[in-house]
Amino acid sequence: MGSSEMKGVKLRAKRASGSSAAERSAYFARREAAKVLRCVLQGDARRRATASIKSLVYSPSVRNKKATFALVCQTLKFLPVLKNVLAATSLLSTKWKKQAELMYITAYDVLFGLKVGMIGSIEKFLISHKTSLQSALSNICANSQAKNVDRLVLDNRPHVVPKPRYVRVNTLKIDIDFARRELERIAIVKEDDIVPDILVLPGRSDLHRHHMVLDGSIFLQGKASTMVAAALNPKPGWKVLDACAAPGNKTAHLAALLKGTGEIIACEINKKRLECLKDTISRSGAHNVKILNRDFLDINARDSPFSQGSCYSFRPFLLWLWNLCRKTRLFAPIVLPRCSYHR
Ligand SMILES: C[S@@+](CC[C@H](N)C(=O)[O-])C[C@H]1O[C@@H](n2cnc3c(N)ncnc32)[C@H](O)[C@@H]1O
Repeated sequence: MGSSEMKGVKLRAKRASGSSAAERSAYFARREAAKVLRCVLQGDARRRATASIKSLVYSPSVRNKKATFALVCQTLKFLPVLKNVLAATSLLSTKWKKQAELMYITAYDVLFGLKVGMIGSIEKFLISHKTSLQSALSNICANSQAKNVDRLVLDNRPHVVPKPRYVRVNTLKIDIDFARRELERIAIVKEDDIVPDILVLPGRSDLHRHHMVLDGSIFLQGKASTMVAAALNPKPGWKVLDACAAPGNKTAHLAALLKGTGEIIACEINKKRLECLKDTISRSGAHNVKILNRDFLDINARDSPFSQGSCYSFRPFLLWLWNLCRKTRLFAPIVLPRCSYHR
């Protein structure tokens, strides 16, 4: 809403005779909520959200942030139902179509919101049709065999396909066929088409207490996380530095790919997370991981154990990157800089 439009809105609200402060505040909150809802729905339609609901609501132009936020969230929750109700009553005519978001917000308030007096033309229009809105809602409930509106809202939730559950088989302990047979007892299991040693299970499979997770035979790791060590593709005998290691999923993956050869230096700055890293490595059964509690940015590539007299085997670019990391401290989240070399 532009500033001149907003001025007009304020003027109309002031003119509304006998309106209380609460009514005026609710009137503005509905308009501010409609503006936010429009941004959210446009972002959804383009599959590219410009901002979160919170950041839209917390913009300085929104005055009644709490009420606006609540209205947007509630209207979004009820939106599929509200759309059906408005369609059944044919109230979203061309005249109001341009203000569809305000119609949704106001319809929510008329049907489910706080029972305070309402000012505004859209409000008056919808209140005058309140009985038909309510009977449309009852009919929709009856036709969907929903015993109440809450059930109807649940049934109308957009269908969200849960993300699959990815499992990395720790080949230091078991092989992929064994893991597959074990997991097929509880779910349908597929092999991943990109990353080796990864099994894919349905999204709702809860494996957190599974004995193979507890004993480190398998790791519950997101697919993106499993790609890092696979992309590095270390050859047996490599020495690899995992710069930011805890909780250690990629360190353990590296250890599996190195098949017990070579060495991994796992750096972790945070003492608490270091314990978690130690636990992961101990569960993984890897014996070639040296865990260091230190800031990897303070590491000098020429010092032992990082150099082992072979720092000149680092390619010049890596040495330059390494020094840049140390000087600028900009690269703390870098995982696995490839400071590995062939023996
Ligand atoms: C996103 S986690 C790493 C996840 C890990 N690579 C894995 O796959 O399980 C980032 C970790 O890096 C650590 N960290 C951040 N800056 C660091 C630094 N300069 N030196 C060492 N560790 C650092 C953090 O404490 C944190 O535990």
